[in-house]
Amino acid sequence: MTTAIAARPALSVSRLTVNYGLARALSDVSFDVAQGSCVAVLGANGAGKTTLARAITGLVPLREGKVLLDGQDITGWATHRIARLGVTHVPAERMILPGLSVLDNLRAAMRWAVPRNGRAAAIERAFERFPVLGSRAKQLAGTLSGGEQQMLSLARALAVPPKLVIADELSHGLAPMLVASVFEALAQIRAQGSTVVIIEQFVGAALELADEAVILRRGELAWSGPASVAGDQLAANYLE
Ligand SMILES: Nc1ncnc2c1ncn2[C@@H]1O[C@H](COP(=O)(O)OP(=O)(O)OP(=O)(O)O)[C@@H](O)[C@H]1O
Repeated sequence: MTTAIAARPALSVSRLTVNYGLARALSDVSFDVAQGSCVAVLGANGAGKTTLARAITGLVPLREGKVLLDGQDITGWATHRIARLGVTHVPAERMILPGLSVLDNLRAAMRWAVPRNGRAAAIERAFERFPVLGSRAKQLAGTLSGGEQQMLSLARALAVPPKLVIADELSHGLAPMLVASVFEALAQIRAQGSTVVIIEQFVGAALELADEAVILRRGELAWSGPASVAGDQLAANYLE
């Protein structure tokens, strides 16, 4: 007989509390994310979703609480150390090098983490994932449209498969076709074993991809549970 051993969560946050000055933005938020799964973090404007992402990645100091990655306590670590563990935070703001071509942007993202002989294949994968970039490989990144720049930013973040990717409102301002590409890319990266935390206003698409959902309301955890039933919880918890 085999005994089921509960796998250690990829990410575990407990009692996270964050203040901006005197204002409390997150209060006592706890949840786990299983290895290789996808959790959707939902909530109205100002509910604390981005603050949660920033707290996990060390961009804002915690007032209280703990963050464990694969069981390792990373509370209070600097962002670059957390990034080195394979945690990628992709904010909606674009992280590209505008003076370089699309191709060179991807090369630069891989420079430290992908061995020289693996880069051509990795770039090919990126272009398969985002065909819109493949057709503009030589174009300067700064001359891409806003949506294309967002795609490039995501392609750069996924060029080296992350252990944990936090996708923060990536669909913001994108045309529906590009939104579909974003979700498709996140589904692929998860199929390859990455754990995904998806922060979204595009609730329907996020819940389709996610296994679990977390709903924040005014900085507090209002509800958490299976994504399949989260839709019913939203109306109540989006009310201010
Ligand atoms: N740097 C800051 N200084 C002061 N208050 C902040 C700061 N950043 C965020 N806040 C406040 O903290 C609260 C949570 O903001 P946060 O950006 O985490 O919300 P959100 O759920 O991501 O919202 P949205 O969906 O509108 O992006 C808000 O009331 C916001 O005004």
